[in-house]
Amino acid sequence: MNTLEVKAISAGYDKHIILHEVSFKVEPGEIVGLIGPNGAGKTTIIKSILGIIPLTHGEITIGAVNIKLSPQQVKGEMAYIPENPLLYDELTLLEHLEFTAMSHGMDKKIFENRKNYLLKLFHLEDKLHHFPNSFSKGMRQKVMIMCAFLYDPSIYIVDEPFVGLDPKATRSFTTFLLQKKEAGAGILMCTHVLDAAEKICDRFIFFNQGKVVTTGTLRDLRKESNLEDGSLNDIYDKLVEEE
Ligand SMILES: Nc1ncnc2c1ncn2[C@@H]1O[C@H](COP(=O)(O)OP(=O)(O)OP(=O)(O)O)[C@@H](O)[C@H]1O
Repeated sequence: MNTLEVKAISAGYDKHIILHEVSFKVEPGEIVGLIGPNGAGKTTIIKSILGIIPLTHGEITIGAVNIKLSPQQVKGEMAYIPENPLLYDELTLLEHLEFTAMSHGMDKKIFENRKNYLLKLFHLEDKLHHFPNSFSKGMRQKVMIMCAFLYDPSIYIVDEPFVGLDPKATRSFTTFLLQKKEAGAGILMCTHVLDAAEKICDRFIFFNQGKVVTTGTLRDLRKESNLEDGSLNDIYDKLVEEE
């Protein structure tokens, strides 16, 4: 498993720079919460990591590999779970899973076992041959999550996972994420649901106006904010909103 390293990146849209020399790391075996107000630039960071928008400064690496120089090589190292599910209308649920397994060169037996486990976990066994246009938003989200959990990337990028899933699916999702973390994956999670983030994340990056405000564990941030028993919400209000 490899470290994701964002090194002094600047990026934006056309000539408008949104990210200003942003640096942080996600180490193997940790869940890092990327937290910030609307418009702070969190999605822009995700797009930079996924190689969707070009960097005007800095670089992003996974292990020793620069994502810009070897985009194919890093593809198998990353899984992205977006806030808004993107599925192929013409592929069934089974075909989505098979397509993911094929593009990551998965062993057939491992694929079968994981597929069956995930279908049961997310209660979608009876939808295997259905097309996404008959799925609810939560069901579509579950398909994306199942695709991401099929294989073993070094890094998971998860955008707003606590919105749209029912309580049982949220629990299953959290359990699986913790298993992946135990297995050594690094997870970068963008969310506005701070009480959930407080429970699941090992470390936080507070982000505002295209810059890292501060980073640390809950303990570090409590110290920094002088809120000894403060919740992540309290600390965020003090360190970010007061800027
Ligand atoms: N495609 C685009 N073209 C031009 N500007 C954009 C584009 N996408 C985002 N922006 C601008 O970039 C800034 C950061 O947006 P971004 O979507 O990264 O914020 P965010 O932190 O993800 O916000 P939210 O929490 O609302 O999802 C905003 O000022 C936004 O207007």
